[in-house]
Amino acid sequence: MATTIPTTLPPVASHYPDRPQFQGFMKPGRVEGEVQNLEVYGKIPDDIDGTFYRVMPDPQFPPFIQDDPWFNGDGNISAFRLKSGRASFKQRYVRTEKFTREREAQRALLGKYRNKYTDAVEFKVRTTANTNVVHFDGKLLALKEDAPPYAMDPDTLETLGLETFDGQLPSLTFTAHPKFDPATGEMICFGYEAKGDGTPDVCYYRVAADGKFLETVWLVAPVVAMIHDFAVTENWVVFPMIPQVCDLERLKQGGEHWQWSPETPFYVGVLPRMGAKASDVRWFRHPNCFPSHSANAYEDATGNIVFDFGLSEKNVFFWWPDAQGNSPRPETLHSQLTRLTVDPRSESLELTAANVSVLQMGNSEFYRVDDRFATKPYRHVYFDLMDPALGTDFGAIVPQLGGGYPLYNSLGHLDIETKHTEVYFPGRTHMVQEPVFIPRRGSTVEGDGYLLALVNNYATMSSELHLLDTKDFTKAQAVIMLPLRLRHGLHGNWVDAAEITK
Ligand SMILES: C=Cc1ccc(O)c(OC)c1
Ligand SMILES: [Fe+2]
Repeated sequence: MATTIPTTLPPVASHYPDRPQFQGFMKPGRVEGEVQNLEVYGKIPDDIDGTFYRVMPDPQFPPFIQDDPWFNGDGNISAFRLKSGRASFKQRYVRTEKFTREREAQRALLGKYRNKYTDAVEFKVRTTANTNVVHFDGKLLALKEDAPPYAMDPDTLETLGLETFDGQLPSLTFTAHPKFDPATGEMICFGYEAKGDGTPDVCYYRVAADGKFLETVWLVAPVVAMIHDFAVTENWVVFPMIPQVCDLERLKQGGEHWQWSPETPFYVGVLPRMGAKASDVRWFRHPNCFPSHSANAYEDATGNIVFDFGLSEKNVFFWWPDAQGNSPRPETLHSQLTRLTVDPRSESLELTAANVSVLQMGNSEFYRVDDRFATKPYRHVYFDLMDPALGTDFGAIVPQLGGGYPLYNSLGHLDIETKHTEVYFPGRTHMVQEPVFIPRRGSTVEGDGYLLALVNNYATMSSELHLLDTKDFTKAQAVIMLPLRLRHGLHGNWVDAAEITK
């Protein structure tokens, strides 16, 4: 790519900023390469044959924005291949336009998180592709909600390029949390700020398993706010809006993309999943709060939408304060697995305490289900949990923590039917990242299988994979050692070997 680098560029340091989000466990690792035959303590069951893909923000160069939030690093994809009781590891950066041009220039060129007015050069697409990685139609898609996906080869992790679905993609943006219909493989997606920064337009689209676009519906949201995750049932889609709002004028003045808005309600958009018109969308309103990740959603016998997700009273993205600069202290944040029940035909658009119930009281995040039950009635949910009573050695961890969030010391499993929670505690100097569920080969029973999660060990300052059998949740079947430290990441998915070869 031919790049013209202006002669005057903002100065950059030759090391990362002395800020928590760049230090300790959060010091960028920037490794590309592979390690065969990772050390295994315990046993990886023989029936496991597939790859766990995940992504972390991992800034290739020190930024010229001193307090850049950790959400703004280049997407670096890890692939853990588990087969015949062995594990191997590969890692490669997504070759985004940003990554490639910065590599060529040998320095940071991109400015603030989602603010193009702060860039040192003009980018066509400025995404970092750092939030999720999914497998679709034979490719990996590296996702961030500000741009189209980047496609990658699932085996080599080579970047194939920006994915426009042969020109069918109608939106400038693509969610980091597409949903998949377990029966048909259909991918259900949306983009917000879909006509560019500061636009209230939301573009909803469904893509058949073979990559053909089935329908597109353009909506207008009541505010320009973050729609990070969403939910799908057999007949409905649900758009929870985080009351973090965007203002184009603030962007032009070099400000933050997001500002916490205590006066904005928690809007919940509800749209028929198939055959909707723009005017069919209904924006329900609930008093201000912070919806985090979705667990699952379905319709009950009366046709109500049942939507399970994390809910916090306070602003989880504390690094984007309100207009007065107020933010909660991170250690006071508490998200709970919450059930919102909405009658999509109700006359009133007001949601009250009667629509909401807490499913799990603990401080939790990164909910996962047995994806064969996505969009359907389900019973089992897995998540990261923070329970200080479990015995974490905070004195050892805190100096190396880097940023203070997210901070979960255990994995939980809630049986929604019995209301019982089981907990796996990985160790006193450990914190967990998002788990993935792996079905047991040959079993169709919901939740029968394994849970796999990347774990940060602050005593060794390296990473480990912990593998649990859901029949024996409280102990690890295998602990797989990595000879390096992988920074805190966001999301990933398990891809069975049979899916890759088909
Ligand atoms: C958890 C969410 C989240 C939301 C927006 C982002 O840009 C992001 O980047 C890593 C992460
Ligand atoms: Fe997310």
